[in-house]
Amino acid sequence: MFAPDLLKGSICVVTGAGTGLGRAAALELARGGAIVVGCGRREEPLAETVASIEDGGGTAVALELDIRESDAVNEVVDRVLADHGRIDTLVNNAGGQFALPAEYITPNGFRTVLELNVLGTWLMTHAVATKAMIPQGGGKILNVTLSPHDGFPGLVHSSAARAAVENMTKTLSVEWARFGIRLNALAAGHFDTDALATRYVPGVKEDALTRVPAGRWGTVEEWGWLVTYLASPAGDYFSGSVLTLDGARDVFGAGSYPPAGLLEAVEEAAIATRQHRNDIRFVTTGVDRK
Ligand SMILES: CCCCC/C=C/C(=O)SCCNC(=O)CCNC(=O)[C@H](O)C(C)(C)COP(=O)(O)OP(=O)(O)OC[C@H]1O[C@@H](n2cnc3c(N)ncnc32)[C@H](O)[C@@H]1OP(=O)(O)O
Ligand SMILES: NC(=O)C1=CN([C@@H]2O[C@H](COP(=O)(O)OP(=O)(O)OC[C@H]3O[C@@H](n4cnc5c(N)ncnc54)[C@H](OP(=O)(O)O)[C@@H]3O)[C@@H](O)[C@H]2O)C=CC1
Repeated sequence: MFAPDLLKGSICVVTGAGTGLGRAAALELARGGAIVVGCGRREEPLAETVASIEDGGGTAVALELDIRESDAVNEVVDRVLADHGRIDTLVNNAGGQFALPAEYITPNGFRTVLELNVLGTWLMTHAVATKAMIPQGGGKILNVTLSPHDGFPGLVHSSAARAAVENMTKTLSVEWARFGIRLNALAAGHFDTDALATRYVPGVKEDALTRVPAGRWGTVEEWGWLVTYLASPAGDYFSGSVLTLDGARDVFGAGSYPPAGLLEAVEEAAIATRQHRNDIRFVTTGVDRK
């Protein structure tokens, strides 16, 4: 899609680069000539991303990291600076949640989603800004969030978390303009990634598609193009914006809740075995972790 030397020599850190949208962003950035540092908790998917990039003639390295761990975040940023000397773009892509009616979400479940999406994004942002971008005189930070914006029934924790991230993005775009740091949030609509297919109960995914006026899932390639455009010089004047890529999902709005059959399925599983928490987890993700 882009000229092969668009990002030549640029150092781009992508969290969650082993799968889905993060992987697609990493591949496209590398096609543009960037050196990609892919982070995530699991070694195997990161290694696959690195291998794909290298097969295509690009350069990438993988660093294992849990973005919720402050010490580990600092170590990874120090390592990138020791190896590459600077960080031009940080893509805070790692994130996620589970879909569940709000009344079933436990305090720890809510905290978990907030910690991953808000605290993790903050720790990465702060470490990269203070260690790399402020000393080097600038850089770009792209924070992945969610569409629809005006309430996302079934995802109250993540909806709140992503609103926090978008506000953080706007606040820092003003505070850190004096350092040449540009921050934007990229709100994803519904993209056909493995996570969406496997971590949500069948029916939830299909219901989501009925709320997309464009009538189709976004492709991961389309996501990679947006990230790469913003990382390139063409994106230099963007800062403090929320760019929504969603086939008009946001305009369509939250809609009614719950989708037909969801509450009944949750109740049925919970009552049948009297093991509320695990069975709710099973119903909502299709992954039985008892
Ligand atoms: C509806 C369509 C959505 C479309 C828009 C969004 C799309 C996407 O974002 S695509 C997918 C992105 N990837 C994911 O969402 C990853 C899938 N989710 C997860 O991996 C996890 O849910 C997690 C990362 C959010 C949390 O995992 P983990 O840190 O391993 O959590 P714990 O097992 O330690 O549990 C902590 C706490 O949270 C409760 N909990 C976790 N998962 C569920 C669940 N599926 N259902 C209900 N509750 C869950 C868990 O019970 C714990 O609370 P307590 O039991 O009170 O201790
Ligand atoms: N697909 C979609 O339609 C939408 C996606 N999004 C958001 O886009 C982003 C990417 O989504 P998608 O690719 O679909 O989903 P994935 O679940 O495939 O991607 C999430 C990535 O984040 C990594 N990750 C999760 N927790 C941590 C952690 N604590 N530390 C470091 N890395 C972590 C995961 O790797 P590992 O487990 O190895 O750590 C994984 O590679 C997420 O923030 C998601 O919520 C938003 C709206 C819609």
